[in-house]
Amino acid sequence: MLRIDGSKGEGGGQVLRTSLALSLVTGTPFTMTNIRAGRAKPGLLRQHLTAVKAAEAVGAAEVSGAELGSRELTFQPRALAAGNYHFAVGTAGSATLVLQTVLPALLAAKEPSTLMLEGGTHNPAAPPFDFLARAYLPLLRRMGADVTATLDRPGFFPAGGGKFRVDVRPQALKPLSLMSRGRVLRREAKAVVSMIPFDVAKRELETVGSLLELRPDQLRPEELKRGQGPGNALVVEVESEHVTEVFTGFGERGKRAETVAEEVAAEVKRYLNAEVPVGEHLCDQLLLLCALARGGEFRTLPLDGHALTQLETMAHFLDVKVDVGEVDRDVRDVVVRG
Ligand SMILES: Nc1ncnc2c1ncn2[C@@H]1O[C@H](COP(=O)(O)OP(=O)(O)OP(=O)(O)O)[C@@H](O)[C@H]1O
Repeated sequence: MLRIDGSKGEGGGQVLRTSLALSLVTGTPFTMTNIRAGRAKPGLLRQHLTAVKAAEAVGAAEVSGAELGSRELTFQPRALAAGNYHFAVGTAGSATLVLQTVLPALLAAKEPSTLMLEGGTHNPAAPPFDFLARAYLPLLRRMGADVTATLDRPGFFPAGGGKFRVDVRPQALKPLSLMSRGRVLRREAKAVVSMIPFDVAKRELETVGSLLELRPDQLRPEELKRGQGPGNALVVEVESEHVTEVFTGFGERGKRAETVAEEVAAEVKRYLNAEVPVGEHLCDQLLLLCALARGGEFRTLPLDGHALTQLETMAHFLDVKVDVGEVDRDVRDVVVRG
């Protein structure tokens, strides 16, 4: 039985989710200790427990330690089962992260699957639905996978209540090559508010528009009528010839709309200035997809803690070689070989 120390690297939920995903795909059982030891509230929170339960269902797995607050888990998959699944986090915990836990396994299953996911769809420190639908899934489709996602309703922290559907047709993944971004074709900023003043959206767009030199027709305020509680997200989409990237900031109580906009604009500028196709968040998520495809190469920003943790966690389950070459101070070339 593989033994994994969950406090390694970031010491967060990613070590657990990546381990579950790769355990399912490879059929390798594991025990994890020190789950999320690097976080203020360690152990399994609702989102992580839902990911464990989802993986248990998809892999007909034998599991012990699957309880709220648990810091130790044993997971032994038996057989992958496609199907119609419904996974509800029950809080505003990220439902997109639950999806990413089981998606590799469902791509490797024999039959198509349909998933209904409920929880947070626009969470800080997790892939927002817009990123999933317009950055992550298009690349996954380019790698040969047939996966589509449809948002039913958004869910923000702290109320949750978001819902989306995902259809998966199993395919073997092909290696991806994404070494250049090409020309930037379109830039757009969308500010969404739910049950908070519309003015917040306008102020965010005004600031992000001036910092990124966007025209008025590239700024889209959106007020949700059926919002599931208060929430605000500022989403900047950059569509280039070879890739689309999505950057997101979240409003919080006590945080000025202008600050939310400045932070997102800084992230977008860093990406644009480095002239790379793959941003920081996409990087750690693409690493796993390339490892599953047994190959791939992409140009990105210097690897952050999540990407380094991803490399360390993947190495427990897969015999892939990953080279990270420094092109210049802000640019790295990642090559994955199976
Ligand atoms: N704005 C964003 N856009 C896209 N992806 C994001 C964004 N912010 C974070 N992510 C991704 O979400 C994942 C978060 O991993 P992390 O280990 O922090 O998990 P977590 O479960 O949210 O946190 P915790 O450690 O509290 O459990 C990473 O893959 C990261 O790239």
